[in-house]
Amino acid sequence: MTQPLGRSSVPAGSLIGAAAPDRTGIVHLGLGNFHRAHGAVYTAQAMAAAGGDWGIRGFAHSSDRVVAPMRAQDNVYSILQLTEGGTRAGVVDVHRGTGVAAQDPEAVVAAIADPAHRIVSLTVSEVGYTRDPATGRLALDRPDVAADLAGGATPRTAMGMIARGLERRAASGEPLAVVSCDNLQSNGDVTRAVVEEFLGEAGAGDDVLSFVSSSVSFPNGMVDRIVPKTTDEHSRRVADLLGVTDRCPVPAEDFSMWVLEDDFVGGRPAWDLAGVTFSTEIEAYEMVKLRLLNGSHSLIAYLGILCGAPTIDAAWGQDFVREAVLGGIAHDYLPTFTPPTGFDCDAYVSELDARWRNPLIGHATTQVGSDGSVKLLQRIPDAALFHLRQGRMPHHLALCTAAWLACVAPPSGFAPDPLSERIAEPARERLAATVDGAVTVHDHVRRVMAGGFFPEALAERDDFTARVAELLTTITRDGVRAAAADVAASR
Ligand SMILES: NC(=O)c1ccc[n+]([C@@H]2O[C@H](COP(=O)([O-])OP(=O)(O)OC[C@H]3O[C@@H](n4cnc5c(N)ncnc54)[C@H](O)[C@@H]3O)[C@@H](O)[C@H]2O)c1
Ligand SMILES: O=P(O)(O)OC[C@@H](O)[C@@H](O)[C@H](O)[C@H](O)CO
Repeated sequence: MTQPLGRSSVPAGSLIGAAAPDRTGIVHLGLGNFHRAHGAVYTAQAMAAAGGDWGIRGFAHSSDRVVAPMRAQDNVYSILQLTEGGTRAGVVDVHRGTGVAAQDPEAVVAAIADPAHRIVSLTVSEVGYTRDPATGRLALDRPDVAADLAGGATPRTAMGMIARGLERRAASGEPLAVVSCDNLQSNGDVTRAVVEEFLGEAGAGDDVLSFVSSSVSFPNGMVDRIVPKTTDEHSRRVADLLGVTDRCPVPAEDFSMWVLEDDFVGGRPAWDLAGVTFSTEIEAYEMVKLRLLNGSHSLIAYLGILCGAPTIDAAWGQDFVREAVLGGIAHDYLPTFTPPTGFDCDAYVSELDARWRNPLIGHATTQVGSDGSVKLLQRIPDAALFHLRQGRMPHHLALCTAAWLACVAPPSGFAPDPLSERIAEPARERLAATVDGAVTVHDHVRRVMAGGFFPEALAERDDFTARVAELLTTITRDGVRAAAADVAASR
């Protein structure tokens, strides 16, 4: 029998970084696995290096799946580092108070307004920014956004909670940084734009708008660590390694990277002493990460799902997937950006191969493939338009779009692998309504492109629509390998 993990039963020598003091300096929205293996770990290590009142008050959005077990064990949990050279476990103890935003939105608004808090960090997923896919602006027609704009004190969306919290904080005038740790291009700028738009639409006064513009910063950043979902096997491994029962461990790879703009107006932990890179070249780092890793990840996931591969390493083990992804990196992604000064893209890509191959990670293709209607916006349109405007077809990006549609909005008569039913896709019903009655695969794709799922500039490109339709036809008629072979032959 192992004893339950708690603050009094942290195994000797297992603490990662330092335990936080009781005072909290950070509010985190989106208390899920990624934050617990990334921002929380850097914060524990920064406090070990330089101290500080940087305890974290964490809120999950709507479910108590993580919060309930964390509370039962004093908000302490373990990280299980899954490396082929030997799995290790360590304990993180930096959360001082956890809650569920949907159950108590007022607590979130009050925490953001509290002058003791100097940073709000976010891992609310791409969906949490409540943006219109075609315009990138706040989605005013979404019922939850409209309700938050009308509803005042008890917002339901993350952006509404931040806006209402800042509105209240304006009275104290205390500076605050809102740092997005989600996979969005210019994630800080996007957050500022959406929050300011919310405040404008909600009729916030000039005093509030001027406080947000002068005393709230939204640093941009690039985050990178592969963190899959937790399974019972992870808890068993922790029990073996640490001799305690952890009901909510976080599995993660060894690799971890965080690059930030140093714009924390209320101060910050000594993250620089914990391995965070502070840089003025964030956009370039974001391009590297969002295109080479995340864009390729989506392609691996959808090709994998269509051939019945449940995990990223299983998909990556298929020659046709590897060839399509490496071709996509070389032909469709690398030419679209200039890497940060001195950054070795070849080394990053080699490392990606090792990371995707790691059989211990067990990253579900359906997890990576979820929310494609929102995630692909970061991964396809800008890179595709870069090539289309130069008269070149980005075949791999068209393949990724076709494979996504084959999984979540298949043309009539085509049944994708049953794995595809496990993809969480918020636009599934809207996609189904859009393609209902389509007479050909080309008509099917044309309706999606014209249906507000992609920015207008890409939707207007009939050549891209036609190429996606060709590849979707091949997937439905001859299979996904044939579509990948067509792409390999076309470049
Ligand atoms: N897991 C990774 O490998 C990884 C790596 C880099 C970046 N990220 C970023 O972190 C995000 C979360 O990943 P995770 O692995 O922690 O997932 P998770 O499922 O463990 O947690 C997701 C969190 O997002 C919140 N959330 C979900 N939908 C929301 C919404 N509509 N509004 C507000 N909050 C919402 C949930 O409460 C939950 O706390 C990703 O979407 C991505 O942007 C993840
Ligand atoms: O987290 P998402 O949902 O934005 O995308 C899924 C994966 O591509 C992503 O989580 C990667 O594992 C991660 O971005 C690696 O740093």
